[in-house]
Order: sequence, then structure tokens, then C-alpha cells
Amino acid sequence: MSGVMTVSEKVHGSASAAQGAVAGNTGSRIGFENVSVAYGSLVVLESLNLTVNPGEIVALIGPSGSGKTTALRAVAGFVRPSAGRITIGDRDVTHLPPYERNIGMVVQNYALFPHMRVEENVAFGLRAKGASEDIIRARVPESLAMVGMAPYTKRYPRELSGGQQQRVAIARALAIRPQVLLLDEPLSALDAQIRRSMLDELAKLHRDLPNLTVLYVTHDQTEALTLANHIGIMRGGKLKAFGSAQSLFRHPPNRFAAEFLGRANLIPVTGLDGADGARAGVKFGAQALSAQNHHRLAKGSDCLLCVRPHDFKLQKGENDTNSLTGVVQSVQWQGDVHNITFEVAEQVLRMTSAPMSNPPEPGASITVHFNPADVTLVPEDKVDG
Ligand SMILES: Nc1ncnc2c1ncn2[C@@H]1O[C@H](COP(=O)(O)OP(=O)(O)OP(=O)(O)O)[C@@H](O)[C@H]1O
Repeated sequence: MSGVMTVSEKVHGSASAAQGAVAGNTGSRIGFENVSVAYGSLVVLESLNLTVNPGEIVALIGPSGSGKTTALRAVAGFVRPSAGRITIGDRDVTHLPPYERNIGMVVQNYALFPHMRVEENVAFGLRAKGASEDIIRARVPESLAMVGMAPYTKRYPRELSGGQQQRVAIARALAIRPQVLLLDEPLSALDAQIRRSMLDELAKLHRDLPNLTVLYVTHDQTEALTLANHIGIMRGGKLKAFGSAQSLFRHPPNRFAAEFLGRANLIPVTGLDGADGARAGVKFGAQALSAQNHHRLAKGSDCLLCVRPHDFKLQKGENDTNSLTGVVQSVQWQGDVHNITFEVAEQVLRMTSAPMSNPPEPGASITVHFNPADVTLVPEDKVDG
């Protein structure tokens, strides 16, 4: 760790100088101001407003075709907005060519030059910028050390694993000391185990380079929750939700956000009641339940009760004043968890728990308990544009 810190301090300045830089200027902030992108008559990004603050990681997640990559490519300068402004720091970069934006970018499929050794790949961006041989000699090993690839300088990409190639691609992006790093599904070509360890490494890299501003496109919610300070959830070219990873997960602002991030159970409830605002009573059929009213939904509203699968418990805890009784539909053991689906008043709900030695059988009656503090009311977005 300390060795890497030394390298990153060399790359990005000493910690105190770097803190000063963040406090004193907005050099690496990414701003989207009403950015739209159209291909012909097809609008694929619609009036996007989003800020990535200096040193933050913002993840854009959303289903395929929702416009995530388009947003990232607009920052890189590979697509031109049809309306709006893109800023990096205080600079309006909307009309600057990519090479004048000082960004590093890593895409899904490594994109290393196959005929170049690792060191030549990492030097490529520096050479393109006209860096001196002295700088190249210093920066290439520094950048490779940051991603744990220092011993591989002489290899060709074909002599590396997928994870190693992606590390080299990250080193190449960092070698030019970018103000911002754009990552477009950087882990999606890797198998599950490598992906997990790369995720840890990206988190560590960001701890080592706390001033680097990162925009991270993924469709993988685990990556977003693990890495991001803030998450934007996109659909159909629009930003449907934006917030801290914690708050979006705990208090999703709409059905789409609740379903997309964390696979929530969404139970239709009626007759919201409760005067204090923070906590409300609702009815699921005849059953009275209590929940957080974080979004301050109006008294009398019909809405959705959002319960994460791990918040249902078979053993009643002290604060688990909510309960539901249903019939078990399926029980699946997945090594470290049991997944149980059960039906309550025609709603199929899902719970996960630590592995059980005696899981309930399909067809059995089951009562689950949950804490009102763990569950939240979500508006039912009837017009789902
Ligand atoms: N060069 C292009 N010409 C025409 N349409 C395009 C072009 N590039 C992207 N699109 C369209 O723009 C929309 C958004 O694409 P984009 O790649 O931004 O989505 P995404 O959210 O990143 O999806 P994925 O997760 O599948 O990568 C899609 O409907 C896509 O077909």
C-alpha cells in the first residue's frame, strides 16, 4: 500500500497539495448541462443534467440501450451533443476534440494494440501527446505499478489474461495523468471471480488516487454499489434517479429505481396514514403494516412498500413489528444463501437468508417478520416515461 501511495503521490501530487487542489478549484468536475444526443431523428440522450464532483466516482447504470455509453462518449468527445453543454472543471469542452480534453478512457474489450508490448501500449498516449522520453521512462513503470502489472512490461497482450489486459488498459489511461477517468463496462468481459478481484482493485486504486474523478458505466449493480459515491439510473435516454448509493438503495425514489437497483419486493399498499411524516401506516389488504415515509407521500396515498429480500426474517426480532403470512413457492440453496419465494394475497415475494439447516418446504405456510425502519414507501409511477 505505502509503495503504491508513493507512486500515486508522484503521479497526482502530495496528499495535502492534492486536497488543496480539490478545495481550491473544480478542475476535474464533470458537468452535463441539459445534454441531448440524437442519431438522426432518434434522441438517445435527453436533457441530461448531472455533476460528477472532483474525486468522486459516479456510476451510470441502466438497461441496455438506455444511453449510458452515449453519455460517457459525449464526455470523451466521440459523440457531439445536439443540445446542451459539457464541462470539465470550468472548461466548456462541448466542442473540443477528444485529445484536448485530458481524459483517460477504458472500454470493455481491452482495446490494447496487439502488436505492441505492454510498455509500448502504456506509453502510447504519452507519445501521442508529445511527452519526452524521460517522462515516458518514469510514467510507464509508475502507471503499471499502480495496477500491479510492473513485472509484465515486456509481454504482448496475447500473453496476458483478460484481467491483466484490462489492468494494462487502466495503466495506459492513467499514464497521461487524466483529470477524469471514463470507464465503460471495464469488467464485463471478465469472468465472475476475476471481476470481483478487479472490483477490489479499482476501489483501492481510487483510494490511492483520491482526486481522480471517475464516470463509470455499467449494467452491474454490484459494481455500482461497491464503487460509486453516487449512482445515476438511466432508462430510455433519461436519468430516472440519482443519489448516493446508500440512499438510492434504502429509499428508491420510484418503482424503476427500486427494481433495477437491488431487486426489491414492491408490495402495493393503500391508505397511507401517519401524521409525523417519517413513519406511516399502510394497509396490504386487511393487514396493517408500518414503514418509513422518506419521500413524504401524502396521507391517503396508494403506493408501494419496498422490502429488500434480506429484510424478511423467519425469526421475529425485537423491532420486527411487521409480519406477513404466505405459502412457500420455491426454495433454492445457492451456497452462501437460501432464496425463498412465497405468495401472499397473490403477490409473489422473495426473501434471502443465510443458509438454513431446515428450510421450509414448498407448499408450507410461512410467516416473515420485518422492521418498519428497514422498509420504505415508494410512489407508484403510473406514467412511466
Ligand atoms: N452510432 C449510433 N448510431 C445510431 N444509434 C446509436 C449509435 N450508437 C448508439 N445508438 C443507439 O443509442 C441508444 C443508446 O445506446 P447506448 O450505447 O448509449 O446505450 P447503453 O445504455 O450504453 O447500452 P448497453 O448497456 O447495451 O451498452 C441505443 O438505442 C443505441 O442503439
